[in-house]
This record gives sequence, C-alpha cells and structure tokens, in this order.
Amino acid sequence: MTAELMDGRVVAKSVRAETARRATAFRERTGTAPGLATVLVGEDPASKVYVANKRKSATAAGIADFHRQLPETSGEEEIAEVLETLAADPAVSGILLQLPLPGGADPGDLIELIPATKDVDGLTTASQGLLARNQPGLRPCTPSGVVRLLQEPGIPLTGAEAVVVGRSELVGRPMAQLLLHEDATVTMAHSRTRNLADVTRRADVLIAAAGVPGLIGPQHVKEGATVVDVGIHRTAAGLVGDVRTTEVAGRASRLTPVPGGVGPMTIAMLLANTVTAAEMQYPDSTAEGR
Ligand SMILES: Nc1nc(=O)c2c([nH]1)NC[C@@H]1CN(c3ccc(C(=O)N[C@@H](CCC(=O)O)C(=O)O)cc3)C=[N+]21
Repeated sequence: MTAELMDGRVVAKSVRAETARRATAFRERTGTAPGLATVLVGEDPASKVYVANKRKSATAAGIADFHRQLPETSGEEEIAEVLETLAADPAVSGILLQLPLPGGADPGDLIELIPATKDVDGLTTASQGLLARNQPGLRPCTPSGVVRLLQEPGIPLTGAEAVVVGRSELVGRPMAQLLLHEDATVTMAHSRTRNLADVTRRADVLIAAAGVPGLIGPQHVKEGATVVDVGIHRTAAGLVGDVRTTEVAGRASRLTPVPGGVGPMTIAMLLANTVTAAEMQYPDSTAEGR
C-alpha cells in the first residue's frame, strides 16, 4: 500500500475563501471588519515567522491587523496591560498570544485575561469548559483543522478507533475531545504509555501530536489507517514531523505531509475563529460558534 497524501494547502485554501466571504458579509452588516490582534513577546525567529504568516493570511481574508510586539524583557504586568487593552477594544475580535513566551514563562494567568469571546486559540479555562461540554465556543485551531481535514474526503469518524498521541493543552487534549464529539472511540496515549505501538496499532485514525521527531514508524500503524502528523520540527534534514513519513506511507492508506498538511489548516482555522469571534461579539449576531 502507498498512502495517499492529504493536502492541507488545498483544504486550507477553501477554508480561507469561505472565511473571506464571511468577513465581507460581517463588514457589510456591521460597518467594521473583524479584527485579529497578535501579541508577540521577544524575537524568537520561528515565532516571528509564524506570526508574520498569520498576519498576512488575516489581511488577505479581509481581517484587520492589530499586532503588538513586546520586548523580550517584558514582565507579566506589561503583557497583562496589553492584553487588557485589547480585550476592551471593540475593534479587536480575536486575541492570540503567541507561545511559547520567552524564557519558558508560564502563560497560564495571562491567557485568562483574554475574554472567551475573543479567545481565538481556544486556550482559556472558559473555552476549554465549553469544549468539554460540547457547547458553542472557540476551539483550538490545530485540532479543529485536523477534524476539517478528515471530514473533507469523508473519512468516517463515527465509531472509528481514534488514537491521539500527545496530551498538550493546545493540541492533544482538545483533539481527543473533538474526536469524541464526532463519536469516535478515542484513546489518548502519551510519554508514559506502555507499549505505545500496541495502542497505536488499534487506530483507524492515528493523530501524532507528541512533539517527538520521527516517533511514529510503520510498526505503530495498522495497515490501511489514516495518519495525521501534527508534529513540526526544524532539523538539519529540514522540516520533519512526528511521523517517519516515507516508511509509514507503506502501511497507511492516507497520510498528511509535513510541511503542507496540518500547518496550513491551523492558520486557516485561526482566521475562521476570528470571524466567528466577531459574530459572537456583535449584537443580533448569527454566530456559528463551533
Ligand atoms: N498561541 C499560539 N497559537 C498557535 O497556534 C501556535 C503557537 N502559539 N505557537 C506555535 C505553534 C505552531 N503553529 C503553527 C502554525 C502554522 C504552521 C504552518 O503553517 N506550517 C507550514 C510550514 C511552516 C514552515 O515552513 O516553517 C506547513 O506545515 O506547511 C506551523 C505551526 C501554531 N502555533
């Protein structure tokens, strides 16, 4: 078997086009465009590239750009003040605090300053609660992008065995919950899981989100499974994911590439979340919170 590659760039393009139409409709109805505030603390080169890509894609979709660059040396109070100002600004529909913060500072208390209606990363306690209860709200971009990528070719999730490797707050945990809401039978595996390959080989749909380069090889994959690679690592050999793609392609039926798989979906869902946020904040809105 040679796996078919699932092209995230193609699906992301259609999500971005649909988002641009929703942004236009919002602007025509309310007189103002949806707005996205990106907050970047410090000068980490990878974070700068990610934020630049998010801003460029937002502008292209008709979303107003509110960027705040803070010095590496910013204390929690300075970051808090910026977040509070953005939270109170009616032109700002969505707020994204780029992670990680410099020096590995804990973003927990800062994230809570973002109102749930502007939480386009879906990271606040309030957003996590709405997700856990399957109530309308903003969902983390990467896992919602993965669900969209799986839905596009009609991969069945109802009753499917889904295994998520990784339990991060930004990806693994919300991923498992979204799959559960799609009626999959969900197993979460992580760094303490015994006999990882025995667990992952059950999966019809395997989501690799451990943050370990090349963790998943052919021995982890059931013949014919769909494998989604959420990992992204810069190595001497270039960008690689958590999946050893070439080897796994011999067993899986479908596989996402890195780059060009989940990454572009993350940005597309951020834009979609920003328009959903704008709709939720505007009175008489027709918000389609997901
Ligand atoms: N508050 C916050 N929210 C995030 O969503 C967030 C974050 N912090 N910190 C870092 C991670 C990482 N992330 C990616 C987004 C797009 C690509 C992406 O577009 N990747 C392209 C290629 C990128 C490249 O060439 O470097 C691809 O996979 O094809 C990757 C990774 C969002 N993150």
